[in-house]
Amino acid sequence: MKSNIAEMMIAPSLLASNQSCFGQEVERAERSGADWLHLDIMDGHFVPNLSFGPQVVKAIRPLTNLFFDAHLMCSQPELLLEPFAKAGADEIIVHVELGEQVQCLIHKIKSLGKKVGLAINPPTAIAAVQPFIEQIDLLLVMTVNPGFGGQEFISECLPKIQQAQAWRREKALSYRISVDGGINDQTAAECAHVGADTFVAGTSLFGAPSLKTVVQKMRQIVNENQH
Ligand SMILES: O=C(CO)[C@@H](O)[C@H](O)COP(=O)(O)O
Repeated sequence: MKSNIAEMMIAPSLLASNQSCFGQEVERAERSGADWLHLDIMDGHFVPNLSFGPQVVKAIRPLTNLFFDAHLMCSQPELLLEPFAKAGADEIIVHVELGEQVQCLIHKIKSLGKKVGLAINPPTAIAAVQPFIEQIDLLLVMTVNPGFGGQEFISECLPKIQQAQAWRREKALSYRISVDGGINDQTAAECAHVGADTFVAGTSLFGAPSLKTVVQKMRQIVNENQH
């Protein structure tokens, strides 16, 4: 590992898999050499789409040792923290846009023994996450407006990654900087260049003929662009 650079994680997003056979897709993700599995949880209110719930997570948990990164795009995440923790999530990510609830949610996730992630949407200023950076394990910089896979990467989000990296270095913190939305080889390289170390990708990974080949290629390209 290069000095001062967090180990890279590649996290295929299950949302983009063939949902008629989640079990096989999870096993395919593990065989590809990916590090994590990203679980997009949508409630039809915080975002205008629905995905899947804790029952699905519980059903796939015994099939893999991949780290489960559960991203709650939900207006009332407090109702879901315990169900997702019990179902086998390793990390639970909530949105900074929830405002006053955020501190309480962070405490609750920690009390459940899970890693804490905080997500930020493209229109939200990076200053919103600053009060929490000493308490989190991961910052998820959304590089599309959440709700749907297959959208185009918003490059205006790159300065947020750069700021998160600057804070991490200045304060000697160790939170991961994850990017999510429109991530492919090229956009992963751009994000790695400014400090991202964790790469969530749906369409570019699950949509490829060989998941293993694209995971290997993304790993190589990120490695060449981290500094
Ligand atoms: O959270 C989300 C969407 O809300 C993402 O995880 C996407 O599902 C990533 O999909 P691609 O943009 O890579 O297709």
